[in-house]
Amino acid sequence: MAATNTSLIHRRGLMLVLSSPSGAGKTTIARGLLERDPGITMSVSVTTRAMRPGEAEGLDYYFIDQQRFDRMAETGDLLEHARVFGNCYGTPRVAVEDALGAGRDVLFAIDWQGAQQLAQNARDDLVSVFVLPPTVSELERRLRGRGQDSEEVIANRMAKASNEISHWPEYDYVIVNHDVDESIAAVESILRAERLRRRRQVGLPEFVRSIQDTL
Ligand SMILES: Nc1nc2c(ncn2[C@@H]2O[C@H](COP(=O)(O)OP(=O)(O)O)[C@@H](O)[C@H]2O)c(=O)[nH]1
Ligand SMILES: Nc1ncnc2c1ncn2[C@@H]1O[C@H](COP(=O)(O)OP(=O)(O)O)[C@@H](O)[C@H]1O
Repeated sequence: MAATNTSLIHRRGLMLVLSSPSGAGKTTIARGLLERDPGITMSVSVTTRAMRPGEAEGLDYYFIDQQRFDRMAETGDLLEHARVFGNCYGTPRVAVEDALGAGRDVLFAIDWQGAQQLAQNARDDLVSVFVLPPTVSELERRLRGRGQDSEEVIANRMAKASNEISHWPEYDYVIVNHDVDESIAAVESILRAERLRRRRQVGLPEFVRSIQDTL
């Protein structure tokens, strides 16, 4: 008769993707989740776009030039990459693989193109959440309220919002971001439930067998 042992169970890290039209609040929700949950790590993307006031290198993005971006894309250093609003964005591969390998979950704030690429390569490890704004006027108010983009940039983002939103049916979960705290709590619940999925619990058959052996 074997003693039961919960240490037989290890969890496979998951990839939690947040996408939304620009300004709907995915970065704010991501920050809130990171503060509340020590088990999840943010994937910091590389981008060729200019740094906004208040952003920090290595925290919000790694700001790199086009030549370096192209080289990373060519050599396979990016897990996924896409052109968004005329700039290039990509997810550095090594940081994600290291975190997942260590059993940590990884959070991504990326667009639908990136979510599709992750789904193609690792559907079982992916949990995707689409964040909608409550109204179009509120979306515009939030973009403006951020106070970091020119009128031209804001107009461009509003013009592209419809296309981004059209991808909502490709996501596992959809939330309407009325209240930040409620939205963070909703994503926390999703994360908590997804961590318990049977396929993510490596060693579960051995654990169950050890219980059955002692019965
Ligand atoms: N595919 C992909 N999209 C990204 C990545 N990083 C950011 N994005 C997306 O690029 C778009 C523009 O991001 P950003 O310039 O920070 O503007 P914001 O969304 O208005 O804060 C957003 O839709 C992001 O989700 C990435 O690594 N890969
Ligand atoms: N639920 C909300 N209610 C009011 N303002 C919000 C809400 N969520 C986000 N914001 C604000 O809207 C602006 C855009 O949010 P942000 O997280 O940068 O969006 P995104 O990353 O999707 O572009 C920020 O100024 C943020 O503080």
